[in-house]
Amino acid sequence: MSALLDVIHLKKSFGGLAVTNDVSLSLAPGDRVALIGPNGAGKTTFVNLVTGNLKPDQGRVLIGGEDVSAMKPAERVKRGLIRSFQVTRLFQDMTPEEHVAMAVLQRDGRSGRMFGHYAGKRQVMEEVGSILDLLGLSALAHLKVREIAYGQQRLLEIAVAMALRPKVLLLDEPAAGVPHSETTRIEKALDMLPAELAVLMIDHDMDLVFRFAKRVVVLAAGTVIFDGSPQAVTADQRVREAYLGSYGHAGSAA
Ligand SMILES: Nc1ncnc2c1ncn2[C@@H]1O[C@H](COP(=O)(O)OP(=O)(O)OP(=O)(O)O)[C@@H](O)[C@H]1O
Repeated sequence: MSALLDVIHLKKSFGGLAVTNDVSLSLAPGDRVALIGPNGAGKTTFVNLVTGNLKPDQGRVLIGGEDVSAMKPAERVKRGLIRSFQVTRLFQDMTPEEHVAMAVLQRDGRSGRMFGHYAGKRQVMEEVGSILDLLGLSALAHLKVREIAYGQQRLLEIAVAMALRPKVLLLDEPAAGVPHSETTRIEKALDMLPAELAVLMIDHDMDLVFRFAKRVVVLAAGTVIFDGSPQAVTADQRVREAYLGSYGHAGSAA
C-alpha cells in the first residue's frame, strides 16, 4: 500500500549540533508506530519538521505522495497531517463540545459560525456528539475544561484531533502527566482510532509503547538507530547502548 507520510533525508542543525541527521521514515495506512529515544534525541524537533513548524536544512516531506515541504503547517493540516493538541492549547472556559465543534467547523472552512444558527448546524452537532461519545466524554460535554480531570483533558486533545479527520496523526506523549489510574482510558481511546489512520506516537512510557505500537523507531542523537518490531527493540544492542549512554544504567528505555 502506498505511504500516507514520507519523510525523506531530513536534516536540521542548531548551531553546530545536528539534531535531525538524515532521518527518513514512511507511514502507511493503519500503521501504529512509536517514536522513542533518550532525552534530547531529537524527537520533538523531528515532529516540528514534519508538521512544518520548523524548516529543515535539507530533506522533503510528502503527504499521500504530495510534496508539502514548502507548505505552512495549516496547509499540511488541510491535507490530513494532524498533531494532537496539547492541554496547554485548550481553552479553560470552553466546553469539550465547543472545542470539538470548533475543530469540525475549522476543518470544513466554516470557523466563526459556531455560535450562530446556520444550515448544517444539526449535522455538525451530531458529529461532535459521536466523537465525544467515542472518546467517552459525552457526560462532560457541557462542563468547562477547567472543571474536568487532567486525563479527560488529554482525551479531549485526541477528540479535537479526530474532528480534524486526520490521515496521519502525530501524538506527542498522549499519557504524560496522567495518573496511572486513568491511563487505561487513554489506551482504550487509542485502540478506537480509525483502523486506516496512520499514527506516530512519541512516548516515554514503555508500557504504553509496547501495548500500542506494532513498530518502534528509535532516534538517538538525531539518527534513526532502529526501525522494527517491539519484540526486537529491547534486544537490540545499539538501542541498549543509546539508553545506557544517556541514563547511565541498564534497562531504562525511554
Ligand atoms: N530551537 C532550538 N535551538 C537550539 N537547540 C535546540 C532547539 N530545539 C531543540 N534543540 C536541541 O536539540 C536537541 C534535541 O531536542 P528535542 O527537543 O528535539 O529532543 P527530544 O528527543 O524531543 O527530547 P525530550 O525527550 O527530552 O523531549 C537538544 O539538544 C535540544 O537542546
